[in-house]
Amino acid sequence: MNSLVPVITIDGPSGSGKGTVAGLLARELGWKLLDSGALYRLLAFNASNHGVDLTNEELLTRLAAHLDVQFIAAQPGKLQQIILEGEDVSNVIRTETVGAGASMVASLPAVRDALLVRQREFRDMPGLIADGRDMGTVVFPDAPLKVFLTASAEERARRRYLQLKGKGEDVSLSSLLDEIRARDERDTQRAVAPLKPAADAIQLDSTELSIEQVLQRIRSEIAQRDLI
Ligand SMILES: Nc1ncnc2c1ncn2[C@@H]1O[C@H](COP(=O)(O)OP(=O)(O)OP(=O)(O)O)[C@@H](O)[C@H]1O
Ligand SMILES: Nc1ccn([C@H]2C[C@H](O)[C@@H](COP(=O)(O)O)O2)c(=O)n1
Repeated sequence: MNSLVPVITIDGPSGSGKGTVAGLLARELGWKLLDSGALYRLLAFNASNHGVDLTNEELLTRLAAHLDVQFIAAQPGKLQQIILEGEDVSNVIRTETVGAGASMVASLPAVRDALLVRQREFRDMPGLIADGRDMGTVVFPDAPLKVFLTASAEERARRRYLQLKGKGEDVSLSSLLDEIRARDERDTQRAVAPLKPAADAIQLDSTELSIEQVLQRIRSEIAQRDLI
């Protein structure tokens, strides 16, 4: 582990705003970005494409070790692109169905082990913003700043509803709330690397905060630690 490279971890439940805040912060600081949830989503998506059952730990672990994936960093005016086996899958891996599949494969210990090294390889100068569920507890336990971002399940479902409606999808608020609760249950109750705050994480409840207010809080933590 290259402990000379600073890492800021942002963990939390689905829809709490981790990805949004991590992306904005990485751009602002000019740091690298790890969207670890995308790796679990890619695995679930790839497994379905190859007819691999989402409970088959042995085959999933082999797939995880050989995922042919490329992350193309965001550029001004262009979002990050994710290329799987030569195909741009940036959007198709974002559905709630793929998210639920990701949550299933993520409960398998050998799969998590197979993705661990891959995640640590993202640690590179001048720094890394890592977003996920176990960034502060397992993947980068030595990170100098760990944020645990939460929001009520109702607010997270409301945000997801607006996000998906904005993309023209036909969704129902109550089924999104059910899906978020089910995913919370799976992510927090699994035996290995469950979603929980690291002992040294700062906890931020964004239910009543705007994205800019969340960023302000994190900027002030960065300043207190002289990270830049
Ligand atoms: N503080 C906030 N106030 C209002 N909307 C927000 C806030 N934070 C995030 N959002 C919106 O909520 C939606 C979900 O945010 P985001 O995708 O960043 O969550 P996430 O925690 O990364 O979820 P997942 O783990 O499922 O990928 C987005 O549309 C985002 O713009
Ligand atoms: N570090 C991580 C990241 C993600 N997961 C699992 C749990 C989530 O339900 C699923 C999808 O993540 P998302 O893209 O919604 O952030 O992947 C995990 O276990 N550990």
